[in-house]
Amino acid sequence: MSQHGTAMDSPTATLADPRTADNVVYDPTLSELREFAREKETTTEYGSPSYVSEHQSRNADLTENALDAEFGAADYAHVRSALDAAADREMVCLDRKLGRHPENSYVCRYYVPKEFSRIALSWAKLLEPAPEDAEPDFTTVQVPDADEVAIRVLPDEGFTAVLGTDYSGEAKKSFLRLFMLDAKRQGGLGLHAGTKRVRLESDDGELETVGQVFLGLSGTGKSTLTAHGLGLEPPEDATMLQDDVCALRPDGTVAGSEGEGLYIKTIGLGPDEQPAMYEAATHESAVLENVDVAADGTVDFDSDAHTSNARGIVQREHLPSADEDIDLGSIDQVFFITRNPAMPSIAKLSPEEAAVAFMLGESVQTSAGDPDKAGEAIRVVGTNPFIIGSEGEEGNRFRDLISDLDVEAYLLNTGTVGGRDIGVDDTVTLLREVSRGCIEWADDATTGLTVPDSVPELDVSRFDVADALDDADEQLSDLREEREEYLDEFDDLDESIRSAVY
Ligand SMILES: Nc1ncnc2c1ncn2[C@@H]1O[C@H](COP(=O)(O)OP(=O)(O)O)[C@@H](O)[C@H]1O
Ligand SMILES: C=C(OP(=O)(O)O)C(=O)O
Repeated sequence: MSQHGTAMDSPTATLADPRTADNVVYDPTLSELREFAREKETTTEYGSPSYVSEHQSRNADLTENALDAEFGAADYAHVRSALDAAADREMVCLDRKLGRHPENSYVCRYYVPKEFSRIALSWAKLLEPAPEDAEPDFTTVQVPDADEVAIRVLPDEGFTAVLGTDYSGEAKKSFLRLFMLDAKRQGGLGLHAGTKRVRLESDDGELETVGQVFLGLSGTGKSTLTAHGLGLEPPEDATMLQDDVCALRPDGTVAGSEGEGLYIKTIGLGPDEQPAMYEAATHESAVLENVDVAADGTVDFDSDAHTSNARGIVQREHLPSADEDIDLGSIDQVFFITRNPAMPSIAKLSPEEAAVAFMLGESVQTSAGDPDKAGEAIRVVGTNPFIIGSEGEEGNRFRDLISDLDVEAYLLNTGTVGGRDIGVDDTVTLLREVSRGCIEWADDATTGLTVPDSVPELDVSRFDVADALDDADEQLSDLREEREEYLDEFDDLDESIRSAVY
């Protein structure tokens, strides 16, 4: 710490080389990590390890970064205590590679006390091996048994201290947060979004690619829709490239982040609704966290005995819907998933309206988020709780990018219109026909949005907002007012976006 007690030398420079440090087991194998964590494992009926953690979700409210908050002595003391642990305690340290695109690829170094090797195991299974002898771009030190919960991010140093929590999502997101910031610094934008590549046969028999990006809050259908094959028959297909975080580049490429695994929610996972995900989660290569697993290894994905935020790390190679690629060559369409019952099943958005959708990041809380708040309206800019820097500027950047790149933008309601349920099959039909460009659009006087007039193989009139809601005009006018007030919070947001509120 400096003499003023408010700054510090580059934290990573103070860390010893983990390859030679006496207190560090450097780059252990996955089986060694599992062995180190043996005592905490319940082996499932599939042969995979399962663990229960003390903290079972992220501590967003105890997370601060040094660009958006002015760090004081207490913040630097947290950083220092993480560094001290890395220097003194018996640690494991691993390097992994985040992202494959040459401009969006980072060596990530993770330290955790050896007794918490299970967290390192989960994290390591998400990412690809790092090139040998590479120096880290980002470093995280996690000390789960620290007295106080605190996550402190030094973005310019690429350093994160995770204290007092043993949730492995904190390790994962510590690196993704910095991945997204760097995408923004390169003139693009980091997105909390899934990507999908759809290949369709054109009239002349050529295969044409449609690149899709899905943004949506937890539990609204991002994974379901990103991974769905859309009922296409070969040579046509639809595959998932990335399910959580990606980098939209100014040239329209969407760079993926996690090359090896997915951190999925497992509550209610079953072979009928999500066969591909179920197959991957019941493979011996998966790691289960906070899933109800009996002493004899019997797994109950329906039980929320530990938490409804039960998780699994599943391997892409065992997930039939996952493509080998994680980078999408070009973004053609972006979808904002919502569950607002006053919104149509799908609407086509102008770039300004798309930026409004981005800023609203609007949905209804599902039980996969905070079970106590299920049903309440929630708004998170970009559906991304990991933004560093001005949120309004992200909205402006988003509008500029999709306008420059000529991206089609859509709002997708995966809940109900009024009380009328929009099923997975309905949404999949809409997605398939949007990909093919086979939907006829018309202006809707009630919502002011551009909605389908006709969709092949779907009676879309069922989702007419005016028809489905008793008091559509009143509800929409209240909603608009509420949204306007919310957008007023963002000083940096362009007026043209503010006035495109729907
Ligand atoms: N129209 C719909 N589109 C997508 N998912 C839907 C729809 N209707 C119901 N669902 C259900 O909602 C849940 C969405 O979960 P998931 O895809 O894991 O969400 P996320 O990835 O956004 O956290 C799934 O159980 C899915 O079956
Ligand atoms: C790891 C997390 O992110 P996500 O829900 O996007 O998987 C989390 O928020 O706990």
